Amino acid sequence: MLSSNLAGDLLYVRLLGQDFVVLNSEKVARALLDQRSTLYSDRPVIPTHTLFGMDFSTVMLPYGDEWRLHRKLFHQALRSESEARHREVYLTRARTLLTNLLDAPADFEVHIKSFVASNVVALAYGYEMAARDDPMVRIVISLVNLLAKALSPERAAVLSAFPILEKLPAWFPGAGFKRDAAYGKELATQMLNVPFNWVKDNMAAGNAPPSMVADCLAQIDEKDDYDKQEYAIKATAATVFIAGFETASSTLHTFILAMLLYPEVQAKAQAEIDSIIGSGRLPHFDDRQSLPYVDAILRELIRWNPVVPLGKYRNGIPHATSGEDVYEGYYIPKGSMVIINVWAMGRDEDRFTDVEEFKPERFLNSDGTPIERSALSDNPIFGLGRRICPGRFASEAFIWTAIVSILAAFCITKAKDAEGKEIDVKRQFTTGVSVRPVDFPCWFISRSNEREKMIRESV
Ligand code: HEM
Repeated sequence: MLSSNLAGDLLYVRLLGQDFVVLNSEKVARALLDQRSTLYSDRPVIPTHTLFGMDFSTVMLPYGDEWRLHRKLFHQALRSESEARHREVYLTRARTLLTNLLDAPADFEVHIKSFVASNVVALAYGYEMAARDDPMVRIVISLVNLLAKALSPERAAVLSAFPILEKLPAWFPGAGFKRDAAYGKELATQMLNVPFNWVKDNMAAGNAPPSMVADCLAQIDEKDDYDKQEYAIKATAATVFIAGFETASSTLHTFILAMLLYPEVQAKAQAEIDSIIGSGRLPHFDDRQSLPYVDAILRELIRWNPVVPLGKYRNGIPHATSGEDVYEGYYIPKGSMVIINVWAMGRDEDRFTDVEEFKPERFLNSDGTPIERSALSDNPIFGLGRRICPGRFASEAFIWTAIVSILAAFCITKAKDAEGKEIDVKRQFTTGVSVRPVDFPCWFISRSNEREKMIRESV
């Protein structure tokens, strides 16, 4: 029997023959996923991912040697100490984002996605994206869109419960997903190989820009199986896009919505930025320590509307238990799906008041200094335990760069209709396990001619 406290912190449900454990409290989640990580680091088998050729992805690998090799490669390329070497890339991409917002502000969502895509392909392959309709990025975005449409959690659950459905021919009514799956497999193969071969060709020609693939290929262990290592490098690089694109894009989209709905927060952040950078330059990384309010916005953003409310973007990829366990007298079966409910954690009323309001001040002392000492990358939004997001340092850094740059350059205001009336915008998000704001219009008004000139000159 659960104690009344624990009952709220940890829920158990059995559905279609599957055990689910939902962790609503950070304390309990850490006690299980961090402190008992050997038991809680597996992933459930999700048949739809295999059908779509996505089983190469680190996110889906079972807890074992192949996954360990992936994590070693991620650690080599994306650990916190190596984050600083990518900062110039993030800043350059942020300037392009600002230029795009100056030129075509109504397409802000497209510009945000390009910004994120350009950062993740730079990280993984050192690849410089074309300004529009880049052929490599087109492959990946087609796959990401196909997966978003096709891989619903309900479909995965039904296929797990009734595996016979996988055997239906593609022409069978309702089995159209098999056609999508075949196309998904084709795109996944291209995604694994096309950018990877581009890096190898450049390495052979001696002009490969620094990247995860180039670094890892250069460090291949000659004594170990070459093909195994090469395939792992290919798979981890392809995972970077799949895992990083939508999560980071939705976070930035949510930021724009928050600034629109909370103009007083926007104004306060802009006053802080102006007081630190003056009018003669644009912000850069060295300013971060001096901008606690901007940091508090980032913390509030992931609390207020986490883009991965149930622990992982798209379909909620939970942890799975690789053995049975007992926690505080509560039995957790082997093979349970364990879901980190970060939505509930951000609404913990022992820690937060007015939980539906966007209030960065909740993370600051009355003198404006930060209350939270823990790094943002430790936030459970990035997962917990051994499966914690390896892209957390990189994404935190490039998301911060975009936020501070946008705030320095623009006022985000409500758009007006033909009669000059403000168009109302509501806090509305897409439903499902992966969330982003429902499309809304807004205006980006340049805050200073001087900064506008600097932006144009910097690209
Ligand atoms: C706002 C941005 C991001 C958020 C909120 C986010 C969040 C997450 C979460 C919640 C998980 C699951 C962790 C767990 O199971 O405990 C995860 C896994 C993962 N993320 Fe991220 N992520 C972001 C960006 C990125 C980026 C940019 C990359 C790549 C550079 C990345 C790479 C990965 C990978 C490879 C995994 C699988 C780890 C494993 O299963 O061992 N993520 N992420």
